[in-house]
Amino acid sequence: MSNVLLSKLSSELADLDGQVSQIDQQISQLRRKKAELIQKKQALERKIEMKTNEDSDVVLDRWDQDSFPWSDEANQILKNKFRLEKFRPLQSAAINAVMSKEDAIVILSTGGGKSLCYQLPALLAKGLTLVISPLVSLVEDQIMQLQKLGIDAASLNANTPKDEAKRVEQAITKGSTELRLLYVTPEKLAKSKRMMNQLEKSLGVGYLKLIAIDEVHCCSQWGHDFRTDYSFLNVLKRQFKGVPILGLTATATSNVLDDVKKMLGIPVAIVFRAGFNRANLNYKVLTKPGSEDECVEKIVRTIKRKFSGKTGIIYCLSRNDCEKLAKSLKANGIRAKHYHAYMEPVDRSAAHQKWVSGEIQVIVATVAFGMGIDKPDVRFVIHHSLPKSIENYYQESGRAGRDGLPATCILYYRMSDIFKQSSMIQQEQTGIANLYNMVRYASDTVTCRRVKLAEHFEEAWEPSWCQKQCDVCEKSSNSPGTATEDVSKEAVVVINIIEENLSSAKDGSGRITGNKLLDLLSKKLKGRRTKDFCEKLIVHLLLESYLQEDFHYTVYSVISYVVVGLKWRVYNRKDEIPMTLDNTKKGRAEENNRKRKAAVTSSDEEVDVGDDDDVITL
Ligand SMILES: Nc1ncnc2c1ncn2[C@@H]1O[C@H](COP(=O)(O)OP(=O)(O)OP(=O)(O)O)[C@@H](O)[C@H]1O
Repeated sequence: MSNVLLSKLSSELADLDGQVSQIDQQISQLRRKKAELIQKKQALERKIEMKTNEDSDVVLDRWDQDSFPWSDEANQILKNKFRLEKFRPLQSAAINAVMSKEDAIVILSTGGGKSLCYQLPALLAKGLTLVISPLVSLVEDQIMQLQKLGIDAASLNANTPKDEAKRVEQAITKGSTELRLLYVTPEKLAKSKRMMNQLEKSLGVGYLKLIAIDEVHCCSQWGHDFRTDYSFLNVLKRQFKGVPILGLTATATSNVLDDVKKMLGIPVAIVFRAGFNRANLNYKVLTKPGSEDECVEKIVRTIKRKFSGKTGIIYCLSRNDCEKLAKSLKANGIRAKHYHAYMEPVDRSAAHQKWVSGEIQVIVATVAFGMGIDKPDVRFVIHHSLPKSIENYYQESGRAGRDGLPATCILYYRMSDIFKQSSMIQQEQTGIANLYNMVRYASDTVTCRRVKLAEHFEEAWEPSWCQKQCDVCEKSSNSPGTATEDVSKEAVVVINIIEENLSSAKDGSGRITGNKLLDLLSKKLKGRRTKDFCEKLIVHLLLESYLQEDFHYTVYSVISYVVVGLKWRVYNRKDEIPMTLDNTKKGRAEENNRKRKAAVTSSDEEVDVGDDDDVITL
């Protein structure tokens, strides 16, 4: 290549670098502007939510006071009964609101201390608090804790011994006992007319004081976790007039919130919402290795190097995955145990207890290991597979660091997991939309993880507030930047592969799965594009609706095929299809050099070099 040509190309490259960095600046300006607008929008929404023209801070201040008639007693109960020093954010405001007979909804992150918002008023109001909670195991845990504190609490469910059921029935209808909290599942309420009658009697004798609904987002059809039994709860406000309702959840977007209020008939409920951010959590998304053996190797290495002797949770998609991974960890000298819904209840409970006591270091679980996990010192949560929604991810990863000390949340992501998950959730009302939002989070390698979470939870957020506590921000100071490429030509190749396969077999057997598509595409683009690029491209086209999934049902399973999407049908072949890549080719080479040097020169900073974008510096 001549010097003239070389210098011409170099100057073109410099020019393009300049343009890219200008765009980066514009993006960060727009992000700042967006954050400002979201903040304004939130302030307005909260005014509307609170039916007032005051700012949410003003309303919160009003409720978060020490001057209510019950304030001294509330503080005493906090210290003497619950043995806690002071209220956490929102707790005292929520307690004051329900004690003033207002309906309220508390949105407080996992581990934020929602239970106290109804347990303390239960003692203060000297009557009965009905707690509606979705899981019997969770209820049993809470009752055990309360009884240890000398608080009379009970539950009514299918397993309740007859004597106890009789005692509870008498207590709630006569109102002359010390029973303060009665836990029931929504199913129990929906099915038992007798129970509803007794509660009416309880109201008649002035004993029923408060109704608390845990995991209240399950009322909403638009939430990630709609449960039909929650639909029955719409009768509560009508049937128990004058009894305040307190809804509690860790996650609710404004749509879900509106739906919940409407469904429960509490349109003017005061909403107390804490920020989504868990400052002590470090979020990382790492490329999941293609082979399971490699994946296990990586997890073992990470646990041994970074979390030696520290407690953790690994979430897997299936019981089979849990059992296999737990076995492999044990074979590698890590004290691990599996946990899933198909285990005998005694075995499940034993696994949980051993993990709580520290006998087991790592619990390898499905989502059955969920609500009510209250171990404060979990130092890491690893997702071996893609969760089904951002809400799920937020809650599951949120089980790390409940003590407020630093903890790490690692998500292993690769395209093939999308199809495993989508086949499982395709029949849920907003299942695919929720999953694709999760994929947007996982596959985005250029946006701060907290910015993505904030966008999802409709909160304002500045990347700089992350304090480099996510893989993207950590990387950004020395990263080669972003590049947007037009991938329309490659998209044509993808569509051709799908159509050629389909037309080659008239009986419809030419449909292809996402993984097969990836294989064929990598072969077609060999030498020009990496497999990693092909994977990113398929995911991009799926998220942008140029492709879509098509589900087929067999006796044993649901299969996801990838077909041409709606957007491709109206696509003008001259338009560009832009796709953002996390760095340029040149940049990648520099980045790899940097990593190699760092690995050689720094002996105490552990750098674990795997795939290009699979670096973990904890
Ligand atoms: N004011 C407080 N001071 C100190 N610790 C508290 C306080 N309030 C609650 N806690 C503790 O915080 C932990 C989490 O509380 P809780 O179980 O109520 O959380 P949660 O918000 O219901 O979480 P999840 O969404 O996971 O159910 C418990 O161990 C509880 O004892």
